[in-house]
Amino acid sequence: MAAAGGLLLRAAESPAAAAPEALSGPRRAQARRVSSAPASEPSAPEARPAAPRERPPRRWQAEATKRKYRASSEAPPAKRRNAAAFLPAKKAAAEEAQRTFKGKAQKTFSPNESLVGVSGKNREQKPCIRTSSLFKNNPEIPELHRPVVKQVQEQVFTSDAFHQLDLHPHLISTINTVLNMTSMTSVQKQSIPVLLEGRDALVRSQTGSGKTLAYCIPVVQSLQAMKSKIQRSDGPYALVLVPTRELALQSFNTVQKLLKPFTWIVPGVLMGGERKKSEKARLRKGINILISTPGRLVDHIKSTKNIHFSRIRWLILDEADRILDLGFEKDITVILNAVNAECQQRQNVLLSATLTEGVTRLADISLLDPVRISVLDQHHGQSDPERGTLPEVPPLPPDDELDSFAIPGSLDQHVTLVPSKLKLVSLAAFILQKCKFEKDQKMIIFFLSCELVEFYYRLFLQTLPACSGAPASRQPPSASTRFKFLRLHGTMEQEERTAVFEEFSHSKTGILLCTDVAARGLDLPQVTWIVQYNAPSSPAEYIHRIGRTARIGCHGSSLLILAPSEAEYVNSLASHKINVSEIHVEDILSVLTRDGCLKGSRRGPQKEPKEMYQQKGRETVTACVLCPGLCYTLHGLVPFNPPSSPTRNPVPLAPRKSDSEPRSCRRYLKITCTPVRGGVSWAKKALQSFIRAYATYPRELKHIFHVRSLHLGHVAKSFGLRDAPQNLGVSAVKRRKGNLNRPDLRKKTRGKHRLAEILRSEYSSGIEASVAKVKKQNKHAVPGSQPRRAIRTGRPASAVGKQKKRPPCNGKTQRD
Ligand SMILES: Nc1ncnc2c1ncn2[C@@H]1O[C@H](COP(=O)(O)OP(=O)(O)OP(=O)(O)O)[C@@H](O)[C@H]1O
Repeated sequence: MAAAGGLLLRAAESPAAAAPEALSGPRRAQARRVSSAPASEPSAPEARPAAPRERPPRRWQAEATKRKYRASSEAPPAKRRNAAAFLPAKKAAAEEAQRTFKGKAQKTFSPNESLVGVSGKNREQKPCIRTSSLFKNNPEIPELHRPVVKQVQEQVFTSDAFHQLDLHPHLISTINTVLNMTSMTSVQKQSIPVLLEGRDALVRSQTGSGKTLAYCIPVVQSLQAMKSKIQRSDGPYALVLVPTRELALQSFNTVQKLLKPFTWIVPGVLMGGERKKSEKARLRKGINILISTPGRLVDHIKSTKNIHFSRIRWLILDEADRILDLGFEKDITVILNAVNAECQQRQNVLLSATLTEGVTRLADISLLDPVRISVLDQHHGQSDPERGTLPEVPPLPPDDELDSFAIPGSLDQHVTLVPSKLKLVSLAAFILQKCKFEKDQKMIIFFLSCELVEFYYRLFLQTLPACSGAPASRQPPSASTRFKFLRLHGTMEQEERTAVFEEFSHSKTGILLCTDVAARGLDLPQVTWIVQYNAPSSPAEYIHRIGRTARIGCHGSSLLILAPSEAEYVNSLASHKINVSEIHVEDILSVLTRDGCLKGSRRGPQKEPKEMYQQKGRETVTACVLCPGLCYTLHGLVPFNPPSSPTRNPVPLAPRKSDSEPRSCRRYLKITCTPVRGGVSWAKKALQSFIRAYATYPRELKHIFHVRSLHLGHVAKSFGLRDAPQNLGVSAVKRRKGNLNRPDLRKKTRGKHRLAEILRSEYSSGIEASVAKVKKQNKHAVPGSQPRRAIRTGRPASAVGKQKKRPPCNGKTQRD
């Protein structure tokens, strides 16, 4: 069954490919220059809304182009110091291109056509201004002609109160007083009566719409009302499966609150990371509502004698599309086999914001006469509690409706196209813009892999807080909370993961760097921005990532950062009725010229021309990016070691006369932070991890995210490396796989299986080693002795799988 789930889910995602012609020809490079950004500097450090910028008229662009070409031939930039810099632009560009993978190299611009460069006029007037290499030879940014689609909307709240439902009065008062809720959300209004009638259900409603209570309330109501009072020793009556440990903990907390008046019903959570011995002890004593991640439950099924499912009345799969996906295939098969072997009669509930066609068809086969609840489509499957009628099972909604996802109406979605070289600095500038100049910002930033999270976390932790204007060690308390960096990913110790989750949940501000481990189900209050530094692997994951903000009617925003070569992803989103508006990279970078320190000290008593000042901003950016792990802040550059031994013996900083006096190693650069040791090796590791993860985008997105379209030299700069280290090609990464620390990546996996393995590592129970041992022991057991079964029917999964053919494994990915 699970196999079928994975299969069908993939089929549902395949239409993502969209018409490439929607992206039209090149945008003229000069239209995107920083010099054309804000005409006047803001005098106060106020928040400037990152709104789409008006474009200068075309005639102006033509004029500017002429001026630029004339100026560049007459007055070369002063930065051309080393031999390489003296190479003619074309030759330099060709050399850059040679460093890309074999195959289709990205088109690059010569320095004169630099994306975000010094305007021709400025060069004429100020030939001494240096232009950072970060702003040169960048690929052309395409004009983003995104198709405007009508987004699917849902109404979050209803006017109906919980007391209108037929619930135990103590349960109602707990909802009102402990949870502080009075009126139901739309999904709760539709689901609770249906589930109380004993029906199987498929529930789909937007992120943050209250699906957890939609299943928890009926479970608690039904269990407390059982004629023979539940005993702890009876074991589980309800089994709730969720994909991540944090979500397990969160659901457990909700159930625990609802159970306050019903003390004889015992909830429990199994989530890995905890000592197995203590979980075993709790299982032995008895858990009536069991919440678990699939991996951990499988481990207990295989190794704990005291676990049994003979009294199961409820099986709930929260984030069902994720759980039935390939990553959990084996685990879910083991669990369903174990449950079906002991009990056949129960209610099954599947919930998600992205129940795709695949999962719905799977449910059609495996659930008994299920009710499909979709808030989108309120007349479908709606019960009428007053008349006491059960809803009719509605026909399947049309495919395009199933593949388009509802997005909270109060969520503003943005996309920005950023050349790889400028990606790091753009992210830093965005964080600075939000957290320095705006109040009460709480941000989640998603990355492709654990290593990327670690790298950017350490980097930002050591550098960005220094940008609050005070020396790093003497941050005012407000600055330290605004720039509070946290990280969450699958290879962290569980204790730390839980602590981070709790801390970020209860904090009003802060920046959480994470992998997709935080994408599903987590209810982190007051998150204002979701940033996707790397694009997600599917539109469904996009929905879940952005769904961490704008929850339960609150306002929120999201920013997706794409490389120019990835612009077509916007069309892929549009095919799922997802609308994004564009923010220009210059608008993000312009914050650096608004920075108080730059303003106060750089321009000095004799005011420099504004252009010079802006250019310094760009150079400051350059400094921050080009010296990995040693010395960067957005304000300046610390002297660093010669390239031969860049990290081992950092040059000690010259003593300062006083704390308030900045050291300066260049005329206009300030020093505000201490060196970061080991930076280069982190950066290289993170870059390798990025390339590996980039190679695992699913086949249907390969035409957008292909490793061959990466310019390694440019990508390296987004990790603060001057150049791409040698032998960084995918084949080299594969060769070095034996040295990796992550056992899951050491396995020989192919194509989609490899992706699945990586995903599994993000959602893992933390006990792979012991599972692997059990696997080894069972290796010679009779294969298929326990046939795979569907959720309810007990039909072998192989039979279910015949509904749709599994697409062939993508061998290409592995070759890359
Ligand atoms: N009836 C209600 N009134 C007010 N707040 C509610 C109500 N129901 C749920 N909430 C709150 O809404 C928030 C989101 O709920 P929940 O996490 O269940 O959403 P969800 O639909 O499961 O989201 P996701 O799809 O991301 O998992 C929670 O903080 C919850 O306490």
